[in-house]
Amino acid sequence: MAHLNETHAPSLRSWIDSANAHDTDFPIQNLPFAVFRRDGTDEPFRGGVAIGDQIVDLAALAAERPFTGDASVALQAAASDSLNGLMALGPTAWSALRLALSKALRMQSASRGLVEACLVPQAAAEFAVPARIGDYTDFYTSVHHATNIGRQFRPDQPLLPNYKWVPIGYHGRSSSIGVSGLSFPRPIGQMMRPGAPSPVVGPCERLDYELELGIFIGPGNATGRPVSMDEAESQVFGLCLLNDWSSRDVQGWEYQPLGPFLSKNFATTLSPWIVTFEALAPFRVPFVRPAGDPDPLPYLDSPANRAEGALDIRLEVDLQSRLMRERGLSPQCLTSTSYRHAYWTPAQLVTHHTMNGCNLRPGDLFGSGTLSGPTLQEAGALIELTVGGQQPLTLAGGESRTYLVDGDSVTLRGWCEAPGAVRIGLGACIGTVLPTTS
Ligand SMILES: O=C(O)/C=C/C(=O)CC(=O)CC(=O)O
Ligand SMILES: [Ca+2]
Ligand SMILES: [Mg+2]
Repeated sequence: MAHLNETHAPSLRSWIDSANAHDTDFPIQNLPFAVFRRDGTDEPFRGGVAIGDQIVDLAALAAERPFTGDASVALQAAASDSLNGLMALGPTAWSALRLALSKALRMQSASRGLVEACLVPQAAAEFAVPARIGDYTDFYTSVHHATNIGRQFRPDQPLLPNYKWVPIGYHGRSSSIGVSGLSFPRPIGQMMRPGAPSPVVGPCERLDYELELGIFIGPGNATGRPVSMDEAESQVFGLCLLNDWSSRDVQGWEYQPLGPFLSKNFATTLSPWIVTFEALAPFRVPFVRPAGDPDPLPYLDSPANRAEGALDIRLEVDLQSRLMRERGLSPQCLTSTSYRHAYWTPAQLVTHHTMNGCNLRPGDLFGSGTLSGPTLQEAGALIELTVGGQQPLTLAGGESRTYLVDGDSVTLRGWCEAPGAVRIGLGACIGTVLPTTS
């Protein structure tokens, strides 16, 4: 595979023992970025890289000026309280920093002593949203999600005829994007109950999650300068987990004709770690469309995209209710799927978003859209799993669920495995629903 280099070598091991455990999300082949500080302090937030159960504090490391050239410039940028500066630098600088960190963290590294002084245990850290997100666009890249949810909202025509030709998205809101671990109150909204003569206002009754990936944009493009498929991946800094919490009752009433509005802008949760696109290279897979579906239009097509434009990122959703927590019951897995089923690749999303000259800026965020796989067990939202609330799920401990109940915690997880590669993970994205505040 063209994108593999020495930082992906399965034989690499770190002098940090926890990074060599077979089930760690953060082996030396991963090296994802976050913004963090020591929990409970008023230290400044700064960039960090995960290695095993530790964080390399990039501000502390940058103060030692251990690297030269592009790696040094990238390290100084990553020391800041947001990763926008690092994202702006582009793939050559990202790769140089990754290689320098990989060398510093390997067995027999000459800089072990220096890096050891910059470690903070992950268990002692709190995280921030890793970039100042100027604009957030949520896509709709799972044809299975589009079909399943379409059945609820538009039984006559679940999959609209544009779906297979144009990547559909809506402009989301960045102000309410938070980082894993946050709780949020059940939103209030305006809803039209079935058969009612007029809408009601009150706490949302059909609160849902959406299993998504977040895609952070790198250098961006000038207004009026579309990004071609050949250039598109150099715009992708990395991926994280994203939960697009959704009020289905508000959505069903408000979404026509301009799309979701208040049903989706009250909370969006990200996992703290951004796994770089470079780290994901061993997990690329061919982009394939079901037989009989149209090929993408030429501006959304390229040989490289066909060969390896998709990513096999395994994804899981766990739910734990308040009762389950109180009884010591573990979170229950509701869904397992993979990003490989997506109908559009990250490169196609970048190219489509910029085809009209729209400019992307460093730190902009795309949501992949809800990532449902082909079977119902792979559905990325409760509206699909419970068939619009008609078929409740039974939780461990006997509770039944159609939509989320106050006290429910939802955890998204992601990881990658492939023959001949070391497993890497995206960590977790956790959020908890609180009662409505009045
Ligand atoms: O089919 C619809 O009308 C809307 C679907 C969505 O929930 C929008 C959305 O957030 C896109 C997605 O997550 O795939
Ligand atoms: Ca969504
Ligand atoms: Mg949202």
